[in-house]
Amino acid sequence: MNNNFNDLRAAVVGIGGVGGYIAAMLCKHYEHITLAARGSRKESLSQNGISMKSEIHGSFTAYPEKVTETSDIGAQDIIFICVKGFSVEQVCNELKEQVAANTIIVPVMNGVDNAEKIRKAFPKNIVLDSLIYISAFANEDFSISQVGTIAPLYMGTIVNDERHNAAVHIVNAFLKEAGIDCQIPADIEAETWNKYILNCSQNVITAYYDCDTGHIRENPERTAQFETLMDEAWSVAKAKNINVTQADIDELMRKFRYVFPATSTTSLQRDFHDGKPTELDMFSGYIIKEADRLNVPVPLTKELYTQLVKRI
Ligand SMILES: NC(=O)C1=CN([C@@H]2O[C@H](COP(=O)(O)OP(=O)(O)OC[C@H]3O[C@@H](n4cnc5c(N)ncnc54)[C@H](OP(=O)(O)O)[C@@H]3O)[C@@H](O)[C@H]2O)C=CC1
Ligand SMILES: CC(C)(CO)C(=O)C(=O)O
Repeated sequence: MNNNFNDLRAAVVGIGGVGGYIAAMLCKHYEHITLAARGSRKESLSQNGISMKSEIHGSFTAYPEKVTETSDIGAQDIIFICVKGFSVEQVCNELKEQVAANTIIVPVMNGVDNAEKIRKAFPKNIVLDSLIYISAFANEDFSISQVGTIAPLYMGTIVNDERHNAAVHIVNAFLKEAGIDCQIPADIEAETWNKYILNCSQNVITAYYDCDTGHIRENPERTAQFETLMDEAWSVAKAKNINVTQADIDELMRKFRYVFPATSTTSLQRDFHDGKPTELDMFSGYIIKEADRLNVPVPLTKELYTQLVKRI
């Protein structure tokens, strides 16, 4: 691995909301950035560059070194995978011939088993663990919008060895130098589950009622369901010995009650609303699978999952 960041070669796979944000920031700062996209998105990005309207970083257009399909990105030092959960297997297949022995792979996605799936596909590579708190989306014209005043990316490794820990620090510095708020938490597994518990409650309840956070909050019955979903996902985390504490859950509840804007929606709600493929299986589906394996009751998660599946 070359430690001169200007010489590093990095690719972003999946130029939607999250990948688009990371790609725009990297392209603005570094020379050797490849974007993996397909169809008309690929054509537009190669002709026009990547445009972003960000409430943190302002509006700008930046230009990647190369825009190509995932199966053609070539040798890279770092690959960021920013697709929806249901695309991970396909992306891994497309990357098979592209990943070199020293390539570091960083999924930046929701969910708790994507890094594991990627580790299985690339057992010799360093695959880091990460998550991002952001609200970002790709527009019809393939430009990216990022809303809100913060977008922290948490990164770490559940594989605790020297190689992995060194890689965390390199990728962290690489992202920070490009202006991305990258932080290394003490326990990345707990941090990932923390957000996942929020996704398994807030995303699911907003999708179920097809409404924003304000409409859950102002309704005591829906708020109680939100809390039950949180408790069920937390029970699964505890059964898996993940260190999510009562204080973490209280903090999620505080954010839900007082911090998230009333108009905030979730990715699952938007995907259901728009009739797009969803990450329901990555949220409730995985919780149910693990709950059944570990004998943890999750009745509300199962009920809402069953109802939501009928809408697909
Ligand atoms: N958006 C957000 O604000 C947040 C999202 N997340 C999480 O981040 C992850 C990514 O979400 P998000 O960015 O919203 O997703 P999007 O749907 O906006 O973007 C995913 C992109 O991946 C592309 N893609 C899929 N398969 C391939 C492939 N084989 N090769 C190249 N490109 C591919 C899609 O392209 P195409 O259009 O061609 O299908 C699409 O542009 C998810 O896990 C999500 O839950 C987490 C926090 C917030
Ligand atoms: C914004 C947030 C945190 C909502 O739970 C999210 O991750 C999503 O929409 O997928």
